[in-house]
Amino acid sequence: MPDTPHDVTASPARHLPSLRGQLSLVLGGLALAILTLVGVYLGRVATQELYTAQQAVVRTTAQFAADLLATELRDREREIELLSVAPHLVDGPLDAPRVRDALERRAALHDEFGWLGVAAPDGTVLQATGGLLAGRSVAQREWFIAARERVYVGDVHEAKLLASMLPVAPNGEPTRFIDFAAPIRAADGKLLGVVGAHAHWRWVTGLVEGVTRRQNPGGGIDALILDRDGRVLYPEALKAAQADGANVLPRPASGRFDGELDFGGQTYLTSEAQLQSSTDAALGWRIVTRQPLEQALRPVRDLQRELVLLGIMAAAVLTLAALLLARRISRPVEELAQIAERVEAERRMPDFPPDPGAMELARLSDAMRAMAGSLLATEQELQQANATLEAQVQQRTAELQAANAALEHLATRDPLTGLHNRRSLDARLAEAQALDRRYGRQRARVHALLLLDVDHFKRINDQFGHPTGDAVLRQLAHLLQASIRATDVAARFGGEEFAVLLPELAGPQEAVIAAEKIRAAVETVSFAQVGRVTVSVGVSLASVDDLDARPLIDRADGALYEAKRGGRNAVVLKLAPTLG
Ligand SMILES: Nc1nc2c(ncn2[C@@H]2O[C@H](COP(=O)(O)OP(=O)(O)OP(=O)(O)O)[C@@H](O)[C@H]2O)c(=O)[nH]1
Repeated sequence: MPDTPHDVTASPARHLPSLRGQLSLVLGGLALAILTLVGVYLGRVATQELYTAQQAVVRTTAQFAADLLATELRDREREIELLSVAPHLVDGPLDAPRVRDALERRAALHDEFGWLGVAAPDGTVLQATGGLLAGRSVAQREWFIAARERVYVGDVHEAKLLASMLPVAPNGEPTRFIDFAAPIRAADGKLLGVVGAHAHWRWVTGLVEGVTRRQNPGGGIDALILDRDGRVLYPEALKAAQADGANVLPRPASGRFDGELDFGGQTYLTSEAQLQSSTDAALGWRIVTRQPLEQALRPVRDLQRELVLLGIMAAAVLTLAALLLARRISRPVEELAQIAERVEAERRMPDFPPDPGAMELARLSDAMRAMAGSLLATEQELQQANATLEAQVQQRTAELQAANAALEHLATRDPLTGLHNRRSLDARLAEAQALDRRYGRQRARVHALLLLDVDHFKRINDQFGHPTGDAVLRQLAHLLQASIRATDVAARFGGEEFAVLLPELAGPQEAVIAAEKIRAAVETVSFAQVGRVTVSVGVSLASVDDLDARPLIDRADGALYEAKRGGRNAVVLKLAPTLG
């Protein structure tokens, strides 16, 4: 297990969004999405409802205005018709003062009449309100011509003869009239004259405006009056623009103003109603009502704006609530995470929060406590096992090293004398030769080999027995080891024969001196039971021409042979031919 605590700052968890942020985002986003959807849905439904309702209002307004106007016009028409059959007119004379009184009374009752008068059959005005046009001829006027035959209602027109006699309208518009006229006939049907009335156009437009105001107190709906040819009679501004050649009216495909239509780039909800007339004098007017679509649907837009505001507020409140909730959830989780980090860093059981705040968190806390306890216990067991294992490994290693050393000893040492055995000597000789060969002839140092053989050893065996012979060999080995340097290698070459490797010599003389030293030491020592023992020594130096150790051994062996042949207890040097 690692000793250093887990590096939490490098954990990928640090790059993830926090639970708090995610919860707030999801809940806030959800609230906004739901309220936006509800807003859009309600907006659609409300738009449809309001559209239908406003269309109905526009339609009703047109119908009301048309009905009211038709009724009012018919009433004025009847008024004049009744006047034409009034006894004081029929009985005449038409220029009597009481006729004028009757006209004045009518005009006082109906202030929409700008002028009321009676004309003789030839067109001369006999009586008139305010005495206006009295004595003047109206013989060429349309209303007079028509009313000689029948009751007449005439289309709107600008005042001609009366224009200069009547006060100008406050808004500066020219004085306009619609004419009502009826023939005055005697009982036998003879035409006695014509009664005529000019009703102010502003009375007509006032009636229409009154209806639009009443029907739509909030404003926004306006009404147009079109004549039978589709020309604008009212309002004045549109009439003037049309007169100037502007294209002020849309041309609906159905021929009727209904639904959404475009007036000069702006979309309106529209409707129209025909003025119904029960008399022959039908004017053929149409009342067109319209309301800008944008204005008609404004309440929906307002509602949608309020819903969006409400949605944003609800999203903000929910986000805040989610933030608080997430904090409530994430704080104990963060505490548990810190506890887990402490367990890892300090390797001891920390205090867990007593009340994590929720059942699931309490379970998590319990599970973490149990896990931490079990982890720490396992870790302790592991540490103990580790310590035991390390001690065992150390012991085993020591035993192994000892066994290896013993093996090494067995492999390289002669069991009788404890000196290097033949195999070990061969390895040392090969090493020494490799070293000499590496430096070649420039090398000042050279190694030598001494071969020693006990003189007449057979006799010792024969005379004292084999165990005594062994003891002699052991003592000789001891003596040999004591006579050479620590860097020299003494080995049992075989039987009663020994070898000594002398490395790093300056020349053959040093080898001869070392051999002589050994020989002399053996000669002077008394061997147990046996007494005096001598050795013969063959000496040779390694040559760079030697391919392996064999020639060196052979030369030393040859020298030993010569030492034996020369009488034993002697040292003989034999060098390689190049050196010799
Ligand atoms: N006790 C004992 N004797 C050994 C051992 N190895 C060899 N020998 C004896 O050593 C004797 C060697 O005899 P030889 O080779 O004839 O030579 P020598 O008697 O020493 O005579 P020279 O070498 O000619 O002086 C033999 O009798 C071997 O049996 C050993 O490990 N222990």
